[in-house]
Amino acid sequence: MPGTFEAIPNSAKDTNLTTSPTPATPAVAAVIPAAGRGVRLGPGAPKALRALGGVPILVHAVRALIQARAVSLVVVVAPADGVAEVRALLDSNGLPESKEITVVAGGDSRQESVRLGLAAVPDDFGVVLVHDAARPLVPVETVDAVAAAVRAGAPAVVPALPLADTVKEVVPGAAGDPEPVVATPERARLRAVQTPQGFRRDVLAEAHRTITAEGEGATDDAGMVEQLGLPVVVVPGHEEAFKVTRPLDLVLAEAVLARRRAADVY
Ligand SMILES: Nc1ccn([C@@H]2O[C@H](COP(=O)(O)OP(=O)(O)OP(=O)(O)O)[C@@H](O)[C@H]2O)c(=O)n1
Ligand SMILES: C[C@](O)(CO)[C@H](O)COP(=O)(O)O
Repeated sequence: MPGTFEAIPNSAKDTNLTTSPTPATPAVAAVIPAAGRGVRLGPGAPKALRALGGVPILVHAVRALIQARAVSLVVVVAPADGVAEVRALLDSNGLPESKEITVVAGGDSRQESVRLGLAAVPDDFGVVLVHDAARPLVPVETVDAVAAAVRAGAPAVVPALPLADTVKEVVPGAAGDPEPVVATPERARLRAVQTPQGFRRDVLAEAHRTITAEGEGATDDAGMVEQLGLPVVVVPGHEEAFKVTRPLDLVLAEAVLARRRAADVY
């Protein structure tokens, strides 16, 4: 893939970014935002700490990133009042000790949590992957593919899948009210975006330094890079990298995990 990515366009030249290519094999760190409450999953512990197959969702996500050969550091962003609890969970759940795991406190939005996690990545890491704790079953092949694409020269890489449903753009209304349809985007051009999203470290840092968002903040790091005017590319995602958001997602995750364990591939 080297050489297939566009150069950084003019609009990026007012930033702190360089246009030099990434070194041949820059070190890769993973930031795992895990500080959300999981409101859509329903009452209970913070989502990342809830059990999936008897193990906290977060532990599955950390394990998936640790298994990726390219990743040599994992930074977990814990709920601000849960750093010690998360540290203890990670230490007691049999994760391989071959790779360093740092735990830092998160913020009020996903965007803020990622920014705080990135701040804990030492300067000598040239590539950063950002992976939702809420995607515990991402296959290691997906992690490796994203890391490889960034190492090959892409400033920003997202795994994504084509959509199964047709999508309508609407004028949002109150819950339950009919909503007027504005447009039906051509489905073949749409992708549902997953994580880990991979970035040249300076690109992600610049995005988090300059892009501010109201309310819940940006829901997607790659979208912030797009706002900088930098190219973002999509690589194939994976059905099992789905996000545990609502109760039915947890049912599906339990089924996928049970199948993996029965096949002894976990
Ligand atoms: N302040 C926040 C909010 C979210 N996240 C993390 O961002 C990821 C994706 O967010 P989402 O699935 O929306 O998780 P929650 O915010 O926990 O869910 P909800 O919106 O239902 O409360 C999750 O791993 C979550 O822990 C975070 O680190 N800090
Ligand atoms: C980053 C993400 O997982 C890509 O699909 C998603 O945007 C996170 O959104 P959420 O609202 O925080 O779940």
